[in-house]
Amino acid sequence: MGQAASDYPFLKGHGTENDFVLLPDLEGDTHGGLSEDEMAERVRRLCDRRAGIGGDGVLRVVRTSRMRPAELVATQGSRSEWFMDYRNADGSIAEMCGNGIRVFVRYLVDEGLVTPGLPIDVGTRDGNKTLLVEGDRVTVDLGIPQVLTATSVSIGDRTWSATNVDMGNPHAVAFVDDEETLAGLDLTRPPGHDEATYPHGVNVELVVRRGERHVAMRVHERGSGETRSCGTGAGAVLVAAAQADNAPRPATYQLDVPGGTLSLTWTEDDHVLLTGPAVIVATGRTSL
Ligand SMILES: N[C@@H](CCC[C@H](N)C(=O)O)C(=O)O
Repeated sequence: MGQAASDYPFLKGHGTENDFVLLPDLEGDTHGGLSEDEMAERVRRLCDRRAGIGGDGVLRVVRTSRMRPAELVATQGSRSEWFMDYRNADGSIAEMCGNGIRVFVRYLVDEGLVTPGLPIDVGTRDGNKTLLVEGDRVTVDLGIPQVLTATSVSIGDRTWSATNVDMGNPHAVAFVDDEETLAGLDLTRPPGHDEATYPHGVNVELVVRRGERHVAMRVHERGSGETRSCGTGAGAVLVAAAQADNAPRPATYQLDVPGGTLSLTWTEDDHVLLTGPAVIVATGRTSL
C-alpha cells in the first residue's frame, strides 16, 4: 500500500471576491522546505478551480523570522512579526496584493495573533504595510504610488492610452467610453501592452466613470487572469482618476468592482488607503 501524501491546513478567503487560499505556516516548517519550483507547482494545484480549492492566489502566513535565509532578501529587513508570502495562481511571485493582505490580517485577527482596532504591520516583498481592522472592514495603507511615463493597452483591435502606476507592482489604467464597452471587453487573454515598459508583465485596469468621485473597473491580473477585484489595481485607479480630476487631497473615491465595492483615499501626505470587506469562508486540510 502506498503511503498517503502528508496533509496540511488551509483556509479559503476573499476580499470583494478576489479569492485566496491561505496556508498557515507560522514557523515555516510546512512549506518552507520546498524549492521555488515545488512551491509554484503546489500553488498551481491549490488554485485550480476544478481539481483544486480554487483561488486567484496563495497567501502563505509565516513569521518573518522563520523565512529561509534564501527568502530573507524578500523581506527587505521587515520589522513586522508577520510576512505575507504571496503567489499568483500561476505560481509566479508578486510584490504585493492589496486584497490578499487584508484577508491575511483577517486571519491573524481571527486566530488571536494580532489585536483588532490597533495598527498591524505585515511584511511584503514591497516592504512593510500597516493595516487596521474595524469590524468587518479592513484598511491597508498601500503606501506612496509612483506615476510613470504614460503608456497604452489594447484589447482586440482597440487601443487606449493608459496611466502607468507603480503600486509596488505594475499597473496600467485605461478609461473606456461607457458601461457597454466595459461590459463587452474580452479579458480572457492578457491585454496587449508595451513589453519594454512592463518587462515583468502588468496588471491592467479598465475603468468607467459612474458619478462624482465614483468609478467602476474590470481588471486583468498578471498571473491570475480576469479577477473580480484587485486591491493594488484599485489604488492605481484612484491615482489615475484623481489626477485626471485634479482632485484636491484628501481625495476619496468609491470604486465598484465585479465582486463588490471598495473605498479609497489618497491622503495629503501621498499615501493610498484601501478599505473594504475581507472574510474567511472555509477551513480544512489538504494534501494537494
Ligand atoms: N489581487 C492583488 C494583486 C495580486 C498581484 C498581481 N496579480 C501582480 O502580479 O502584480 C491585489 O489585490 O492587489
